[in-house]
Amino acid sequence: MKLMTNKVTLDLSFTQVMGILNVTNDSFYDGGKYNTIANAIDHSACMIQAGAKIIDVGGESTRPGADVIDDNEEAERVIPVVTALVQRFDILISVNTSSALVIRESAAAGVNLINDIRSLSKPGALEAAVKSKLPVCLMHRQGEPLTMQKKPYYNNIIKEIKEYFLQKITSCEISGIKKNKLIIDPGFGFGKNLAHNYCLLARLADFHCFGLPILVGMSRKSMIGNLQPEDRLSGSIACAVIAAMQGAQIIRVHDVKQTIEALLVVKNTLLAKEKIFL
Ligand SMILES: Cn1c(SCC(=O)Nc2ccccc2)nc2c(=O)[nH]c(N)nc21
Repeated sequence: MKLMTNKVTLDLSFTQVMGILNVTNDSFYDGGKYNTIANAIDHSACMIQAGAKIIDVGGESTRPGADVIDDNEEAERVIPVVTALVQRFDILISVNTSSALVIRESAAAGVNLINDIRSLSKPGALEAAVKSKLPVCLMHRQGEPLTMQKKPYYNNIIKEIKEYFLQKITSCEISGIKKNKLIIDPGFGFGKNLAHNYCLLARLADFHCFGLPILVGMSRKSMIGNLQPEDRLSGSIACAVIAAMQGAQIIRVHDVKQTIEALLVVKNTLLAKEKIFL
């Protein structure tokens, strides 16, 4: 499986790593470390050096209960970083945004992938994504970041998220986004309690039914344990391995070096599994 973008074609026959670059000043885990361009470039260079094939630039903190920033402020944070990264690195740059303005300006700046936790549901976002001709990650979320963790409820979580993807894929195709430009993501932690998150992880392979790349983001999230985020590295690696063993094509992480090292073991295991011992 390959992902065609405006820059390179990403080989998805093995799990690829998407490195997280938060340019917010209150991002949940690395709040405010990378809010200067030089720091953003240095951190991206480290993640690329460690093997990340995508850098995900985000200006809106999606912490449960985070306050909402306006489009212009988000664009002021994100566009200069996207511009600098696009010019400097030849790997893929994705923009983590729900804003039509930021989608438009990021596309003009040469971004390669739209990563929208609201799946293009904000006004003008779908049209902006269609016009950009960029690949889009559609992520499932129940409720809004402010309220989603109150009392998430599903009658049958796998079935309901599949229905969500079907509806989103159809509306994207009707609007002119070809299916081979779509990525799907179950949205760990977005309107899911602990049991929901682990059901999704245990059944992740079910989502291959769409024939689309699966992106997952569990890195340092609370599903790993009620420690502090900086104490969730081993658990994050375990989540990455369990997802990759089920064929997840892209994993969104903070700790690129450690994840890449663990995914090499997964790659060798899956290759060995394919070998037919006569
Ligand atoms: C932008 N974005 C986010 S931000 C939330 C986060 O990292 N929280 C968090 C981070 C560290 C510690 C605790 C919580 N999660 C996803 C995801 O799962 N999939 C896709 N596609 N994009 C995503």
